[in-house]
Amino acid sequence: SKEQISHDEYQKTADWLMSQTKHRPQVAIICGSGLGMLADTLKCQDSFAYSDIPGFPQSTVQGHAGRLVFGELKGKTCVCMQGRFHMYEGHSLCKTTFPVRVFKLMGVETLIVTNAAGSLADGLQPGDIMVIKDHVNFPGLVGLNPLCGPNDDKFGPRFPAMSGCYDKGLRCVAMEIAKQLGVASLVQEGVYAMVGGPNFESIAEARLLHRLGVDAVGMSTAPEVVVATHCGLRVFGLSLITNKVVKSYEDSDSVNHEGVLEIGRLRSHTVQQLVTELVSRMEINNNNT
Ligand SMILES: Nc1nc2ncn(CCNC(CO)CO)c2c(=O)[nH]1
Repeated sequence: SKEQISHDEYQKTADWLMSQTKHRPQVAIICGSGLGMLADTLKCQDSFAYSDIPGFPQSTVQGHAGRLVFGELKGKTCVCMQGRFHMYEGHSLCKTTFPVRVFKLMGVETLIVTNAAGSLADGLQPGDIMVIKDHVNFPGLVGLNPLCGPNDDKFGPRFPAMSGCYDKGLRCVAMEIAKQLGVASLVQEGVYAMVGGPNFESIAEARLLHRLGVDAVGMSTAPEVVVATHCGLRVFGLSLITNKVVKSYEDSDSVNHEGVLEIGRLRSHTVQQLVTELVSRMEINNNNT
């Protein structure tokens, strides 16, 4: 049976965090594999190990630190997840997306998700950055969905729409920033597909995804975006392309996590600049004054 998390449990964690920090974040940033150093740039930091936060699951993946960092980024109060939770770790989907609803209860209005992904599109090379235009949530399509079970009407509707869940305005600003940062050649929009993992895809699976028009593939992000959209958060997502997905039976090389982290280290500064600039240009409604 699907694990249920009560509204009170989300509220209890939000209340605990609000008792531990004076920061009231407007933007939440989920840092993907090897991209956690963005949190280190926050000013006036308050940070907590996931293990100290009531109700938080534990990160178990190399490249995912396991700390929640509050602070200021370009004048905006942010909360960063250094390390996210993946379905392949064995967490239930309501556990992997638990932080998103906690952020909502703390007053967050915008969620930025970053991840490492493999490229299926010919024009997307390792080291490129894909601004997520839309996603294909394979686990969700077969019922592995964090919204399954009784709907919590305090968060959102029973049947939430997902069309346009990656905010067009923020995507336009991100493309503008890429031009101004001089990295326009590295940045393009595309469709992200979530697969369950932890194994990387077979060649037949990679070819299927490519045929379906998917540009990049990963093992995260879609559940968080579904939950964020359900509770009315504005969402921006980007994938750091860490490798080409193997699509040919003649191709001998294969992907491994070390290679994923290596590109993360190489390009993380550019991802950091892009996200930082995006946050600085965000219109924030100060309705949580
Ligand atoms: N072919 C392929 N290449 C990839 N590079 C990064 N990821 C995202 C998954 N990242 C995992 C393993 O690195 C850690 O969360 C993938 C993927 O799912 N498939």
